[in-house]
Amino acid sequence: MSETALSLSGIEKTYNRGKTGAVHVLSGVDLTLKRGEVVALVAPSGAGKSTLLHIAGLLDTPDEGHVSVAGQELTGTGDARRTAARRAEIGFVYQFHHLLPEFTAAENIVLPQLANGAAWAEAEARAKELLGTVGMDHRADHRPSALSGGEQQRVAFCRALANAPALLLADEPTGNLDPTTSDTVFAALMSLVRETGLAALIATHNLELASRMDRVLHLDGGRLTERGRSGAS
Ligand SMILES: Nc1ncnc2c1ncn2[C@@H]1O[C@H](COP(=O)(O)OP(=O)(O)OP(=O)(O)O)[C@@H](O)[C@H]1O
Repeated sequence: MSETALSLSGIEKTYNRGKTGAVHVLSGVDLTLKRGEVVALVAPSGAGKSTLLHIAGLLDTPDEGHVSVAGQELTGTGDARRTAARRAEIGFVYQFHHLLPEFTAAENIVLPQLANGAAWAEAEARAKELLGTVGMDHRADHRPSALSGGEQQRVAFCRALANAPALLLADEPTGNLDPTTSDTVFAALMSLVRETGLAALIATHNLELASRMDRVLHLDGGRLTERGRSGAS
């Protein structure tokens, strides 16, 4: 098992916006995330945070540079390999939970495992174990509409980790929650990360939350910097 969950090197990305010209969003971005690390990504609006998360998550491709996930070099590979790597090695969490409303909390965590080839009983046992880690075992049979915002988000974390990925990418995962709930949800996320040993890259505008992570990266002017360090790797 590779200790490096994500490696980005020399990433360049420019969008061509027709008459308004090109916008150079990422400029020579290097980033290495090791398993067990929780890293904050802080960026002003429009700085390219989503672009970076999409490239790291194999949803978009850079113009230049290399992307490797869990030790697999994925630069220039076809869609099938990228989709397989994404399904097995990457979990996503967004500001809104996007749980399927017609399924229970446990079923929402079972479904991605079935898509990845697991048997129902095995998938259900893992769903319950993950829910237990975030203090939600008593809510396993509730539908999302019967859960609070913080509870829904804790289920979304469990779903993202259902297939035991190497990497979790989160975009403002507590951005929609009040400060107390945000703290509970963040603590749950940290428990899951510590329990599973994955790497997490968490975009946030909350500087207090960022300061509690292992490292804080700033994205601005197309470049990634780490406070007190000259590069981001
Ligand atoms: N498909 C696209 N075509 C053209 N320009 C784009 C495209 N996607 C993003 N951009 C531009 O690239 C820049 C970075 O966008 P991105 O969505 O990555 O920013 P962001 O940091 O996630 O912003 P926010 O925090 O406001 O969501 C912005 O100027 C945006 O307008």
